[in-house]
Parts: sequence; C-alpha cells; structure tokens
Amino acid sequence: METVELHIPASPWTLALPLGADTRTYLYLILCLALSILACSHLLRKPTSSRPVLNPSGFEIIGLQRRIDFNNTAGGLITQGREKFPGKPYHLITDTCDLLVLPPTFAEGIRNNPDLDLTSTVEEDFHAYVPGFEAFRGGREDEITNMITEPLSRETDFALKQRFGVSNDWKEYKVYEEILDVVARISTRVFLGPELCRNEEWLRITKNYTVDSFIAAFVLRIFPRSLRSLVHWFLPQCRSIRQQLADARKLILPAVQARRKLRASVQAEGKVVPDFNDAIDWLDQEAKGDPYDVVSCQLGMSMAAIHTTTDLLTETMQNLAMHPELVEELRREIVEVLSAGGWKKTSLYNLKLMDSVLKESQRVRPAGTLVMQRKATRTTKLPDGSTLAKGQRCAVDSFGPSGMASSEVYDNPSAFDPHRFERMRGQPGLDSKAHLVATGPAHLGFGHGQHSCPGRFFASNELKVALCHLLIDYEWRFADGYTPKRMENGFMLGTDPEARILLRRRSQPEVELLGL
Ligand code: HEM
Repeated sequence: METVELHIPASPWTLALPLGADTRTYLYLILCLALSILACSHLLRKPTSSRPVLNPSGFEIIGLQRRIDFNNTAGGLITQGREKFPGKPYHLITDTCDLLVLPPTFAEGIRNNPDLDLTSTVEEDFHAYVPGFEAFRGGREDEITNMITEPLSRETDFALKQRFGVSNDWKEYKVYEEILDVVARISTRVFLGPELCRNEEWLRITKNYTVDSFIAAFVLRIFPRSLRSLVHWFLPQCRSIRQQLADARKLILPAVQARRKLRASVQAEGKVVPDFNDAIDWLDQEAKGDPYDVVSCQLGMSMAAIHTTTDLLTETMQNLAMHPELVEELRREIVEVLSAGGWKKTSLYNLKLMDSVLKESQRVRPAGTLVMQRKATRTTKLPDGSTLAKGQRCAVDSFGPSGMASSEVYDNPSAFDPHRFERMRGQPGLDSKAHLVATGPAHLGFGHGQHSCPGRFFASNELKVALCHLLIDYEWRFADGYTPKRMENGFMLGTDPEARILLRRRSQPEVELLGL
C-alpha cells in the first residue's frame, strides 16, 4: 500500500490554507509587530531537561517554514527517534511545542497519573480561549452511554438509503465523503435526537466545523499567543468558524429549550418524564442544574466523534474490499447473531469476528502515530523514576517497542489478520485485551487510562450497526484503476479521503434488518 500526502480539505488530516489578498496585508502588519515577542518566546521554548533532543531547532525567529514542513516530516522523525533512542524518552520539537515522546512501555505507568492532563494540550493547540474555538474547551462531553441500538439501526437504514439509494446497479462513490454523511446523521440521532439528525444545515456544520477549525487553528498558530486574541478577528478562517458556531446556536438552543420546557411541564403535572435517549438529556442530567455551554459541548462531541468514526469505518470497508473472502463470513455471523438476539447491545457484543476485524483495522492503521498527549499540571514522576517538569508536554509512540506493531506481542505484526483478536477471545490473560473497546500499551487506538476515549463504547456500537446494514444490504469493491493509499499529516494517520468504490444494493439480502 502506498503512503501519500494529499491536500483535500474534506477531511481533517489534510489542511490547505486559502488566504485572500486583504488578509495577507493584515498578516504582514501583525507579523512585523510580533517579531520581537516571537524571538524571545522561541528562545524560551528550548527543552530544559537532560534527555536527548531529536531535532533541536536552533535559533529561529518564527520557524514558520519548519512548522509547515513538520506536517510532512513528523512520521520520518518519529521513526528516527524510535531507532536512535529505542525504549527511551526523547524530546521532539513539533509544530506546536516541545514534546517528550515516550515508548508504549510507559503507557501503563502514566495512564492514571492525575498530574497529566489531556484537555490543556487540546486547549493550547486549538486556542480554546478564542471565540469560535469554544468546542475545544474542556466540557461535559465525556458522559457517553450506549443505549439506543435500535433507533441507531433505523437511522442507519435511512441514512444509507439517502446516500446510496436502493438501485441494484453499480455506481461509483468517494467512500469517505458518503460515509462521513452517514456517520454525521446517525451520530446526531444520538446526540441531538430525531429532528436535528435530518436537518441539512446542522449536518453541514457538524461535518465542516472539525476541518475548518483545524485550518483556523493552524493559521492562528503562526502568531504568538499574546497576539492571537486580537488577530483572530481579522482572519477569514476564524470568522468562518465563529459563524458556524453562531449558526449552530440558532439550531440547537431552540431544541434544547423546547426539551427543557416539555420536561418541566410534564413534571409539573406529576407525570413521568419520557426517556428521550439522547445527549441533550445526558448532558443536562450530568450538569445537575449548573449552567454550561450546551452548543460548544455538542460541537465538541461531534468533533471527537464524527471524523474518527468515519475514518475507522471507511478503513474497514477498504480492508473488506481487499479481503472479499471475509464478507461471506461476516454475513453469516450477522445473520446468526441478529436472528437469535435482535437489535440488542448483547447481540453487538456477540459479533466477535466483526469486532476483531475492526480492532485489527485500527491496529494496523490507527488514527495517529502519537497518542496519550498530556501536559504536566505540576512536576511529576515518570514510570522510570525520572521527573517531568510542570508544563512539559508528553505523548506515547503507538508503534514503539511493545506497541501496536510489536513482534514481542503480535505474530506477524505487519500482516492484516482479521481473526487475530477473535482467536484471543476466551484465552486466559488475553480475553480482556481482545475486545475493540479494550485499551492497553499494545493497542492504543483509543488511548489508555483516565483520558482514554469515553466514546469508544458508543463508537463500537455505531460501527457495528453501520457494518451490519452495509454488509447485508450492499456490496462494494474498489473502482477500476483505484489503488488503496493511506495518508499522513503530522502525527495524524488517515484513510485516503479520495478512495473510490463501486457500490450497489443487494437484491436478496439474507435477512430483513429493520424487521428484527
Ligand atoms: C472510532 C472512533 C474514535 C476513535 C478512534 C477515538 C479516539 C480517541 C483517542 C485516541 C482519544 C485520546 C485518548 C487518550 O489520550 O488517552 C479520544 C478521546 C476522546 N474521545 Fe474519542 N474516539 C472515537 C470516537 C469517539 C466518539 C464517538 C466520541 C463521543 C461520542 C468520542 C469522545 C471522546 C472524548 C470526549 C475524548 C476526550 C477524553 C478526555 O478528555 O478524557 N470519541 N478519542
């Protein structure tokens, strides 16, 4: 499989920077103002620990070219770091910070360290204090449950018919674009309920905000932190995400207010409040009456959920196109399990081959080379007894020794083995590591420890429901002339957003999924 660097702004892994002429004038003006502050701040950013530095940046005024180039060089640098300092921490000067890269053997030791925080790394890299970037603020979005399998299935059926129709003729699609829409719809069904999941305006925002805010954050990072609160008002990329946030407010607030009003009136009449089974309710329940910004929580949740889930689903569909022998096996499993148990959470649990295929797809190509990004909120100890200074950032190299591609842990780790995790089921010591939602140093696809992905239980269910519908109701193969690729940008790895497939509806599915 080739690795390419693509520039398609439909996915957050690729960033193009469309700056207009008037913007450039503002940028140059403000850049002049910023030079002296930058020179000082870059001198101050040098690592102070005695650990080795892989890529010392030397003196630089802005380092803009180096930071832009970092998106293309990060993968190579991490490979160099792994070879040069095997099993040892080292500093890497990234496009945003001085990062201490740790081997996977440290993952267990740092996973629940209360002095290592994830939120502040996101807030720092994505300017959470700037209007328009509110969705990057730490919020209440981690209360995710997974109790709506049946409505999820109904919405998946609707969304797939919307995108792929019901024709039995082959038609060519850009798979990422189509699956992104399907995932946005079914995720919104759970986050905001049945009305907004079919609202085109909200679907546009929920799909675009992630990519647009990544671009805006990148542009804003050109400026020193002290100027960002001013500069952002003039940047078209920041203006665009502020507008999206304002549009989101107009759509979400009336729905939330209507829900609260209904709840209050039902309670006043002494009746039982209906269970709406969506994140409007979950967030309100968790807030227990405290004020919170429901719109940025909802956008933050979509941002964490939609492109990540789309990426894994698209990657798995492509793996199935490369291994068509698996399709019949998976269909047999679906028919057997769902015919016996219907659309229950336990049925999804029993789709063991499907779980293994998804987990193996994620093991071979996770969403990032580095995971568990953290910042020390105070001086703390690392598992090797050394000290991590307050403010120092660190992250774990997923592919380091004992990690996701390690021959100490996995037989033939470079091969895609769809049954790998299915075989581990029921084996003492291995069963707990076999499930898609299980995390550990040898599988960091959802991170590990106190900040591991709280949405993975929901994502796992959503992915399985979507795959059941896709496998039973549709068939697909790569479009003629298309060669599978994967892409890399900074620490992010992604499926090819340009991948083309031929897909058609099956005329005689083994089972009627909506009737279960
Ligand atoms: C296949 C889909 C997904 C993947 C691959 C994924 C991956 C990740 C990863 C790698 C992290 C960081 C973990 C760490 O640093 O230890 C994370 C965090 C997070 N994810 Fe996911 N995620 C997915 C789906 C979702 C969904 C569906 C939701 C919400 C419904 C969600 C919500 C979150 C939140 C809120 C955090 C931050 C947790 C914290 O701050 O402690 N994710 N995810």
